Amino acid sequence: MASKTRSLGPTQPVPSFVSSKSARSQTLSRSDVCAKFITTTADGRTEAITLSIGKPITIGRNPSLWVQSSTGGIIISCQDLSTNGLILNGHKIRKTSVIVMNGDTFRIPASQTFQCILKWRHLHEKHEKHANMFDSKEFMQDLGRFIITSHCLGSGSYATVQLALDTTGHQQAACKIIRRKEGNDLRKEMKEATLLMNLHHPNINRVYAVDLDPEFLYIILELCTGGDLFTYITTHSKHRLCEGEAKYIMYQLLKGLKYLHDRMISHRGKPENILLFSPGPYPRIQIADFGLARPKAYQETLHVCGTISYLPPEGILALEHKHLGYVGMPADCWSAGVTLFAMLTCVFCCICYHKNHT
Ligand SMILES: Nc1ncnc2c1ncn2[C@@H]1O[C@H](COP(=O)(O)OP(=O)(O)OP(=O)(O)O)[C@@H](O)[C@H]1O
Repeated sequence: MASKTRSLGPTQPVPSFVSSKSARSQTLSRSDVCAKFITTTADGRTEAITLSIGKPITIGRNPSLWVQSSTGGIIISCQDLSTNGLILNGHKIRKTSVIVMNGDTFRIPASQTFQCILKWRHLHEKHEKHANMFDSKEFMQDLGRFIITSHCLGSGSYATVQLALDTTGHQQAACKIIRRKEGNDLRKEMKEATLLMNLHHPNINRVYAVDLDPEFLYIILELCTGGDLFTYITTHSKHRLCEGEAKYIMYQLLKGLKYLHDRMISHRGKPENILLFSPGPYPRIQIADFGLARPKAYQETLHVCGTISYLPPEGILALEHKHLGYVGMPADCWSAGVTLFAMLTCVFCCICYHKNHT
């Protein structure tokens, strides 16, 4: 765990929150061009390589470019598979995956330089300002060793997640920004961060640092550049995963859940909260979003939460009968089973819950 970052001054700009509903209504089709990568050839001509959702491309000496459309917009990531690495905005990256923003340039050593022009800027950038990787002039917010950029990676009901840069570790990160409510108990607000800070597992999204100011709580997380599992399944060319890939993802999911359950923590998540560490087939996955996670999860709870489609029968019963409870850890196993079903069939159970008509 990194040392605690310094607090922000109240006068610093803060991001406006994006409604997940409005982001969801802007759906792109698989053939839509999301970005162009412009390069100048040896004879002085400019050429553009176009990139659309679900059709990754490999250019030059092996950097692969991927696009995922997620509920919060589009992520364009570049995965370096080469032996020499590539230069992103003047900084060398090697054997890793980074998120590419509008105006970024990347150079393949002894080959071409490409500039990224995003086609759907409103889906990439929810805010006016744009920040280049490691370009300190254009940062949006300074949080100790981290710079929070204006690039929105996604948003949910409670938080907006922005791309962040770790200026000492020279890597990208994700910053989850949660609006604080007046009069809220600080211990309650810090629940997700506190839970995550003590977890260290390759299949669990890691926390680097936590900070707060009077308005926001900031959780700096390990960056996942491959989007979420729900998007991965629904945009898959075969509309479902093959058994081998589903098995590999399920194995990692169960390993992560076992780690949590050994510590008596339940996640109460769904495929949208399972992130792909980097893009591509047979991805490494990470369990993320611990907003609904619960410690002492062997105890029955009367407080039902989570998405109904992933709740076990006893959870749905508990919704209707307030005196009934359910236990978090078996509920995680049930929702992992629903996730496996979704991976193999691309069918997402949609249960409409109406009080008095279950
Ligand atoms: N570590 C990460 N790396 C990359 N993107 C991330 C990361 N964490 C979150 N995101 C993106 O941000 C989105 C919102 O994050 P998250 O689900 O944690 O917010 P939330 O408000 O708690 O969501 P919910 O509505 O499910 O409670 C995710 O769906 C994902 O697209």
